[in-house]
Amino acid sequence: MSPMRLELQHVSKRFGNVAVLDDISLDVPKGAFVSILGPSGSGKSTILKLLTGAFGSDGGQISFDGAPLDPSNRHFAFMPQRDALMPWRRILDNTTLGLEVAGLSRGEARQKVLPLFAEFGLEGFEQHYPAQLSGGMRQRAALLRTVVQQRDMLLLDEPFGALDALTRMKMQRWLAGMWARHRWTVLLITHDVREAALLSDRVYVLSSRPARVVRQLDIPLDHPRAASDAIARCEQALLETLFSLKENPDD
Ligand SMILES: Nc1ncnc2c1ncn2[C@@H]1O[C@H](COP(=O)(O)OP(=O)(O)OP(=O)(O)O)[C@@H](O)[C@H]1O
Repeated sequence: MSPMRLELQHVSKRFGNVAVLDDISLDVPKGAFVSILGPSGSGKSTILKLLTGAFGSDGGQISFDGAPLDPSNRHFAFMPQRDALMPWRRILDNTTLGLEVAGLSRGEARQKVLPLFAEFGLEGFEQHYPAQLSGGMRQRAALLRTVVQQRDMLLLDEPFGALDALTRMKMQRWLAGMWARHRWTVLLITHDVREAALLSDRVYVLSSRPARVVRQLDIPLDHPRAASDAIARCEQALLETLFSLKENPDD
């Protein structure tokens, strides 16, 4: 069993009168791909924001490599829902941004990112602006910017949510291949049961607000995965769990 990287134990969070997270316990072993699936507005992004120190929890413990998580920690590289590329910067200069913020010169940062352009399907587009790329390419550029920071864990918040269905499926396959090669430790937020089943070693399903973990599904299949009966059974199990949830009263 791999050592535990991230552990949340009995974590709760409210915003004013609204209880968002209620007694959330989950863990992410080193080198694992773990997904969180749940209804819209259930609190999935709130979990990532607790990790990156945007705000604190109201109760429970969060630990990383066995030590309490410091709000100013630098364990995580975060990729937000939208690609968040800066339209006025060329793709090369967008991908170096995280490294430059971390203190590298632009030249040093370029030396680190340039060898990765081919693997991310971006070779030849270094000098293009984001608006000149397809949605899938922009997401790969955003992922490149995230990965190159070489943090302990990637936090991916619905990275393919804004893509059309075909591009999303291609990106899921591409990410499955990349992950099988690199074995980053990943925590992925998604609405997409297929994405969760194809990519994850473990899926946590959250209830509607206040979010609790209603199901943990471990998927001990080899990576990268293609569609199969076993994957279809996982998708079905996840869908049934989601369909059984009550809706948020204000949704
Ligand atoms: N800073 C904040 N102040 C007040 N309420 C907040 C804040 N951040 C989130 N919320 C509320 O917490 C709830 C959960 O939000 P969150 O973005 O975590 O959900 P989510 O599951 O990621 O949603 P989606 O799937 O639609 O992205 C929502 O009702 C949201 O309005």
